[in-house]
Amino acid sequence: MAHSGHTHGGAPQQGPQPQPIKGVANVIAIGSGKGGVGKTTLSVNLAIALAQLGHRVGLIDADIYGPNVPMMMGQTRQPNVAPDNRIQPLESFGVKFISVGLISPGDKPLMMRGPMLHQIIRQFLQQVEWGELDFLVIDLPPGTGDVVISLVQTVPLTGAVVVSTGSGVALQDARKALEMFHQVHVDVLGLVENMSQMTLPTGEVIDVFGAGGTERTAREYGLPFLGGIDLDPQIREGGDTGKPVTLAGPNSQRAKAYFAIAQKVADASKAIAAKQEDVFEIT
Ligand SMILES: Nc1ncnc2c1ncn2[C@@H]1O[C@H](COP(=O)(O)OP(=O)(O)OP(=O)(O)O)[C@@H](O)[C@H]1O
Repeated sequence: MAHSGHTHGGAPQQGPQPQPIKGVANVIAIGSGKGGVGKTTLSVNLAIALAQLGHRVGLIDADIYGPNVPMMMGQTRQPNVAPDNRIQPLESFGVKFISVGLISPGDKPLMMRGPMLHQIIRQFLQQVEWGELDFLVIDLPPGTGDVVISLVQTVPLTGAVVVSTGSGVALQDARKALEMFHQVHVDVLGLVENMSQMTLPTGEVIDVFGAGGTERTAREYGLPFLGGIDLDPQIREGGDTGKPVTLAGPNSQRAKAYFAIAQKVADASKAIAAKQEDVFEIT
């Protein structure tokens, strides 16, 4: 494959180039167009599944509007900050994590303007003692906006995962998220459909939000469909009690779908890394 320059491709960038975080191999952003579709639930369960598959994993909660990662990871204490301003991430279930919710715990909203937000995103990436990580998963706020811009200006992303329900309105907003990642030259590793269908205690399966819509959208965009997650009260309970369902391991029926998605994300990241190595060898 011919390659003319020394960049990773994409449009020429202005200002400082994003710098990789030392020791961190892959940075994966989890986005959605619409709020409340299960982005945080996916981020947390994906991080735990990757850790259970033997990877070293970190998780950044950058959802400034609803920083729910600490509750779902079962720890809400403030992180320790060393005298040299390095921040110690919290750790649950083998996953290191940090959250905007830990800066302003409790019920107060975190109200921030662009520059402060940019500063926090940079701190979370560069000032936290992540150590060696195979994956750093980032739970984005819903929608399109400042956090993503700060992120792509600070570090090169391996790729993004977009989560949606199958409903028309959620998919309409998911398309905007896909367009946003395209504009900032972030590869979308694939789409996930959350709350696809529900199995009643009688065994009857009902379609709640229009199962199949996300897969059709993925096909429309020529992107991989990474899988669907059932609407399942135990998944909600796992989040609310700080015991996500993936803790039950890859053989658990209700965690299976998360593990399959984690494996696909790991495989896609590996393929991207191999492609980049090729480029470096040629240039
Ligand atoms: N598959 C599922 N089955 C049952 N409940 C779910 C499922 N996925 C998410 N939920 C629940 O739906 C609610 C919203 O999920 P979550 O907080 O993950 O959404 P979100 O997209 O991150 O929201 P936002 O970004 O707007 O804060 C939570 O109570 C969560 O426990």
